[in-house]
Amino acid sequence: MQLKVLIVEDNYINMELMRSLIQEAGLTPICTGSLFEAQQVFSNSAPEEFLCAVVDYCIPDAPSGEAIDFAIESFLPTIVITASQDDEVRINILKKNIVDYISKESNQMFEYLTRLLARLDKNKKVGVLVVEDSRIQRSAMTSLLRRHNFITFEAANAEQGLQVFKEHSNIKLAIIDENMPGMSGIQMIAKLRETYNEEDLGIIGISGEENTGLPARFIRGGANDYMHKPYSHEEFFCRVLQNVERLENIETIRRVANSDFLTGLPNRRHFFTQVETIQKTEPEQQSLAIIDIDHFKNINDTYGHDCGDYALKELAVIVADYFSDYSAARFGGEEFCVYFANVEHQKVWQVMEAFRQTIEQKELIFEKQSIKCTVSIGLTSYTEEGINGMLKSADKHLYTAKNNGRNQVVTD
Ligand SMILES: Nc1nc2c(ncn2[C@@H]2O[C@H](COP(=O)(O)OP(=O)(O)OP(=O)(O)O)[C@@H](O)[C@H]2O)c(=O)[nH]1
Repeated sequence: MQLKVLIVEDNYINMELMRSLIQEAGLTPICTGSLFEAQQVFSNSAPEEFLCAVVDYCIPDAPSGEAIDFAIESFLPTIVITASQDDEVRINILKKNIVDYISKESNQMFEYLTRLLARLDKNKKVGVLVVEDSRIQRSAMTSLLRRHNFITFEAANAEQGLQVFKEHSNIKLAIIDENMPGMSGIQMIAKLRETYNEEDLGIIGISGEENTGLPARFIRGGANDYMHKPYSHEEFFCRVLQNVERLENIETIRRVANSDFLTGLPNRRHFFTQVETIQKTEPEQQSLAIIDIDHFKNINDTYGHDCGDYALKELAVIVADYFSDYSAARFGGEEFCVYFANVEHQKVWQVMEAFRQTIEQKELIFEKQSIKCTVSIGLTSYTEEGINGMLKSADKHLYTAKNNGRNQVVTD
């Protein structure tokens, strides 16, 4: 179901701009020009249908933020937009349980709104742990985080915090206070960094101590950022969002570096990393198969290179599906590779033979033309010389399969 965004705004131009950026974000804008209209529309809907509300601070029938109160009381994460530069208005807005406020004077308004909307959806999968011995301060932070749809966890001391980490794998960010009974925040960070590196977990250190050396101690000790108490809501959100986005950017770079650009399958480099990790567990049985499309050059020559690309992508979908329990990759060109750990060799042979038959029977349709193709497979369970020995052995069998007429599995 496409989530809705309730807009309450009387300015037509702003409304239209927001309508289009919300649509571009894959969401459904519900546009209302007054508080009355918003109440009417909302009374016929369920809050779960909405991702959030974007509300103008001042509209004719709600000149002092009354529409914000309505949205918050309706359990909608609420983003406020305002043309007011008045500091009192800003403080007034920030007192309310809003997600954030955006000034209409900034030409970055629409860009920031797009970013916020995307975050509200993504944050639903991001866990944030707050480790703070003061219950009031802990609750204040988790309540701010919940407004942004984060999954929140709390711990009253470092030992509890480490335990929460063991139980939840979705924690991407930890906010850790320095002064707690027992282990200090910096000591806890040192412990965490033994297991989680900076690419997998963001850490923000916090403290109310007037110690100018503390931020550097936190950062040197493995934190990514530092916040001094008391902090403003704006600073809190800026730092949290920046740290979460940093991790997501790393994740994107990692994904791009590890996958084949045409098919999206893991690439050769990632395949070796995966196999290396599995081999550390000393599997009792290992097998490796190289799959090569037969006469692929003919497909390119007969139907064109685009058709060749299409065939590779279609085959990659089948490879990903067939070998989802094992490690499969596009090795380059028209070659795929699959590694099996702790699977009986006879079972591996059956899986590869079934795969060969599936491809043989598959009909690919490219620009209304029917294309058939077959694959030759070299399969080995020879493990004497590690992964390179396995590849050499499988390649030798593949060569035999090609020489024996193709469309077959050849094994040890
Ligand atoms: N469309 C497309 N073609 C590719 C890609 N990578 C490699 N190829 C083509 O794959 C073909 C491989 O040809 P060959 O190595 O002669 O092998 P083959 O025609 O499959 O014949 P056999 O392997 O002997 O059955 C070449 O024409 C390459 O240009 C790609 O990403 N896209």
